Amino acid sequence: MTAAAEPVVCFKRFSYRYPNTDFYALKDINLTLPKGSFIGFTGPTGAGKTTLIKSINGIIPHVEGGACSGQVLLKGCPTGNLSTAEIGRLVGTVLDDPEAQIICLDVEQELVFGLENYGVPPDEMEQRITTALSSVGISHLRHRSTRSLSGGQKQRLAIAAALALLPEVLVLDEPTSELDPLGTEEVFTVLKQLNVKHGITVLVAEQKTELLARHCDQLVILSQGEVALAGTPREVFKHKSIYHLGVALPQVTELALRLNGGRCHLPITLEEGIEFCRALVPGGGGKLCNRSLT
Ligand SMILES: Nc1ncnc2c1ncn2[C@@H]1O[C@H](COP(=O)(O)OP(=O)(O)OP(=O)(O)O)[C@@H](O)[C@H]1O
Repeated sequence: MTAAAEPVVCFKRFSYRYPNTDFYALKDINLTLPKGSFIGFTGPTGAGKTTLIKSINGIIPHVEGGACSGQVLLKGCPTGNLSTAEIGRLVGTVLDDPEAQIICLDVEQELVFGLENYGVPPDEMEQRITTALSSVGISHLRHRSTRSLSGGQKQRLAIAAALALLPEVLVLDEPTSELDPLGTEEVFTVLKQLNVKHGITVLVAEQKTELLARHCDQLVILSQGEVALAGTPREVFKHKSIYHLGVALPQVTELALRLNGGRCHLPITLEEGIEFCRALVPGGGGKLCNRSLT
C-alpha cells in the first residue's frame, strides 16, 4: 500500500478467531489504508473479506467476541479502545442486502432515525439529510416509501443513511450482491463520486473484480485469512500467483495474459481491451474494430 497519504486504518499483525472455532479467520494482517483511498478487498468465498470489514467497523472485537491478537488502528487509535459509538462516527457501514438494513417506512425517516440515535441536534438534521440524499443522487426520493424503491435506490439510501453521520470512512460488504448490472453500476458510480469529490475513504469487499479494477486505486486479495496480494489492480493481476488464488480476472485482462503473458500495458477495462485487440491486428484493426462495435 502507498504511504503517501496519512493512514486512516492500519492493521498491525492482526489475527482473529471467531468464538468456538479452532482456526484463525484472519492471520497476521498488516495493511495501511491511506485516507482518501478507494480500496477493494476480494478473494474466494471464506477468504476473510467480511471478517476484515467487521474488524474495521468494530463489530470485531466489540460484538462478535472471539480471540484476537495484534491491532486495528483507526486514525491511530486501537478499535478495542474506542466505543462502538465512537467507531460509528468515524466509519459508516453498508451491508450486502439493502432490504436488511432499511428499517423505516419512508426515505427521510430512515436518515432521521440514524441521526437521532447519534444525538444530532434537530436544527442540524435538515442540512445533513439534504446533503446526504443529494450526494447519492436521490433527493427526489426524499418523501417516497422505502418499499417502493428499486434495489439500486435502496442501496443508495443505505449509503446516504451512513453518510448523514459524516463518516470519514465508508466500509461496504458486497454492496452489489443483490443488484442487477444497472444497480451495481449506480452504486459504484456514487461511491467513486463520494471518494473523488468528498474525499471519503471507501473500503469495499466485493467478488466482482472487473468492477473493482475499474474503480479502485488499490486491490487487496485475501486467501485463507491472509493478504495474498496487494497493489494497484494492474500490479495484482500481473502477479504470477494470481491464478492460484481463486479470483476471476476481468475477461479482457485474462485474454491479454493468455495471449502475451502480460508483457504489455495490461488492459483492465473494456475500452483498454479494445485498444489491446486493435494493436494486435496488422494496421491497427481500426476498420475491423469499428465495424464490429457499431
Ligand atoms: N460467525 C462466525 N463464526 C464462526 N466462523 C465464522 C463466522 N463467520 C465467518 N466464519 C468463518 O470465517 C472464515 C472467513 O469468513 P468470511 O465470512 O470473512 O469470508 P468471506 O471472504 O467474506 O466469504 P464470502 O465471500 O463467502 O462472504 C470462513 O472460514 C467462515 O466460515
